[in-house]
Amino acid sequence: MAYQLRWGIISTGGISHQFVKDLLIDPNTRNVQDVIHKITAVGSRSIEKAREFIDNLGLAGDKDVKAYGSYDEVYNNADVDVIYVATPHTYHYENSLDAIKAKKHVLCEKPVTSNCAELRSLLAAAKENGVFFMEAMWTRFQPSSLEFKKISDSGELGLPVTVHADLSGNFNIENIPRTHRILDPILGGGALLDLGPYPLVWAIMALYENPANGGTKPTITGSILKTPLTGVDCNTSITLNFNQSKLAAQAVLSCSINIDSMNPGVTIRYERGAIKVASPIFVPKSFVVQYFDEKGAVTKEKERAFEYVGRGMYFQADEVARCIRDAQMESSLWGHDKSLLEMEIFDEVRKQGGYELPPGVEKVL
Ligand SMILES: NC(=O)C1=CN([C@@H]2O[C@H](COP(=O)(O)OP(=O)(O)OC[C@H]3O[C@@H](n4cnc5c(N)ncnc54)[C@H](OP(=O)(O)O)[C@@H]3O)[C@@H](O)[C@H]2O)C=CC1
Ligand SMILES: O=C1OC[C@@H](O)[C@H](O)[C@H]1O
Repeated sequence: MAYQLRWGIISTGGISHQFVKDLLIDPNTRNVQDVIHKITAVGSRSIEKAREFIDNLGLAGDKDVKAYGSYDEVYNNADVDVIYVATPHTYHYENSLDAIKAKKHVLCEKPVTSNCAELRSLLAAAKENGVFFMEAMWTRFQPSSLEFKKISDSGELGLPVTVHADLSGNFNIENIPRTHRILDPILGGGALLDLGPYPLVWAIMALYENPANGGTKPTITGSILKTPLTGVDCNTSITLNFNQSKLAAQAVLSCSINIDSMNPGVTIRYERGAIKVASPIFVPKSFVVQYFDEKGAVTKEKERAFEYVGRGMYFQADEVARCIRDAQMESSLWGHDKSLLEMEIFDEVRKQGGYELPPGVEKVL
């Protein structure tokens, strides 16, 4: 019989809606029979918004789904196994901590916290309370990523040499309110924390996770151009050097909030080929593998394409359900070490680029 995981949803914003919509899709459509998902509680700062959210998702007739005008009531609901945290970045720490203290498992949106110290504190609390914790790095669980990993790690193209990855978005920053989460430093605004996780996940998959790397951390160089509108980072670049005896490879990553991404969003060059990942890089539906001859000319090209129902946010939820069912405290695909590496890199890039969040916003320093 399928294992049922009962979800409490924290906040009623854009991504919560997308996530719940996906959770409601029959797992059989993606050939999954071992786990199923059920929404049992939705918490908002306003009870009206919680009710409207439930209504808009067609759940108003389901007596098992409770609407709450506070987040605490969701954490304290005995019919909730796991909390999905989808508030703005700088609230992830306090919302996740409250959930953990109520002994709930947690799936927390990216970026997992504002900084590495907050994440370390959360992981200690999760361990102490015996609960599962994962950053919602949904890209890592896409069928395209799983297939990419097989090819990348197999060695059929040789070792990876460079990763170029960009995720940008034109947020029309001149014309949106300064309080929008992408512009407001109080909400952790800017390109790095919002978009940075996605170019980085490709560097982590291709280089950090490569068997030849053996878990070695990279050296980090970062550069930030801030917008005078609010002082958040507008254009940010990161260079990561993975340099040890078995692997010498470099990732060049970038993200911007005032231009659109180009296609392909990611190119990974190997000793004997390349993989070009289609945009959007957070949920790519295809990639192209190129095989080179000795002179670097393309001898063969193969495309891999992937289709499924919905947006594909349920693949990470299936992983959460399996981990909780099997009493695992973290995922083997997107474990705590990778979120820690992400936050260490972002801390260092913010330090080098001189981007500090306003006093008091980072809860642990
Ligand atoms: N995985 C993905 O593809 C995506 C992930 N995200 C991540 O999800 C998080 C939320 O993003 P998104 O849904 O776009 O954001 P929204 O602004 O659409 O929603 C955030 C929600 O958080 C709640 N909230 C609590 N405190 C505040 C506050 N002080 N200001 C504003 N809202 C607050 C509100 O819900 P309420 O009023 O109900 O309490 C609000 O609706 C971000 O961290 C982002 O990085 C975002 C987009 C895509
Ligand atoms: O997670 C995300 O993915 C898509 C982007 O458009 C969005 O700003 C970001 O939060």
